[in-house]
Amino acid sequence: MLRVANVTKRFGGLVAVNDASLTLEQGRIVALIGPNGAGKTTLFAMIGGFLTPDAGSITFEGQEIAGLPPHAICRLGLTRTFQIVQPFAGLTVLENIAVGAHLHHRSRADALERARLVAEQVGMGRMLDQSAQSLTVAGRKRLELARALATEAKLLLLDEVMAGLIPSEIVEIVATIRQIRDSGVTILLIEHVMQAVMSLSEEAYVLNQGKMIAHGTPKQLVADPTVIEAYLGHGAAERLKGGAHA
Ligand SMILES: Nc1ncnc2c1ncn2[C@@H]1O[C@H](COP(=O)(O)OP(=O)(O)OP(=O)(O)O)[C@@H](O)[C@H]1O
Repeated sequence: MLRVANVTKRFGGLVAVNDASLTLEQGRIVALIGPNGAGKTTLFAMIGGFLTPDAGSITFEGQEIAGLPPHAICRLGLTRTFQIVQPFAGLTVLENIAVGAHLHHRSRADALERARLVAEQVGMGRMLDQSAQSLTVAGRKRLELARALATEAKLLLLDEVMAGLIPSEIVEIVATIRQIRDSGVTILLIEHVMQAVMSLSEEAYVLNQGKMIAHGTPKQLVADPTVIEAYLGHGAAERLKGGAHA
């Protein structure tokens, strides 16, 4: 469904993403993990059309999308969410979701109808008339998810939808994400909450200092010395092994 091949992005002298590749099959939930500053958000920005890669190719359902503007990519069925959620403060929950629905629905009535369906899907059915401004962090995260889904996305890129949530809210949003996948939407997610990565994703890619350093099941990756060292520093895998023997 999505193929990122040898993509590079430089900011001045800094290589934020360095020759990174990944492939995503339809119907999967795949995680993109890595320490702070690894280049995850930059990679998402390139896939979503918010940044143009300096090198490499990105194809979505066989079509080259690198360098296309976000609205064109969104129209093809690929939508991203943002780490920092900014709802339209003066609008209700329903109206906010309808903004996403307007991508494919010209009439307000159709957009609102689509928004209602999506709100139910993400568990916001009872908050439709509430002001978006009054939502809690968890509510805002759900709203962000709903707005993206309302665009009729086939592939959703979720950027840290669990950041700032308490454990019970994480359990709820994990269930919602699983339901979204079961409804036919493929998901690529950036996530620091490892418990969620472990329970949600069938495979994960690890980015470190711009380079894709590992790919496998989450279980394989947490035992991979290269991954452990990326998070905890050089020699950490060996030290942990020593600790385990002690
Ligand atoms: N617009 C920009 N201009 C200059 N440098 C940038 C820009 N955006 C990101 N960077 C730098 O690129 C590197 C990768 O940042 P990025 O935000 O992609 O990492 P990340 O893996 O998403 O990090 P986090 O987990 O902390 O969100 C960092 O060193 C960051 O400071």
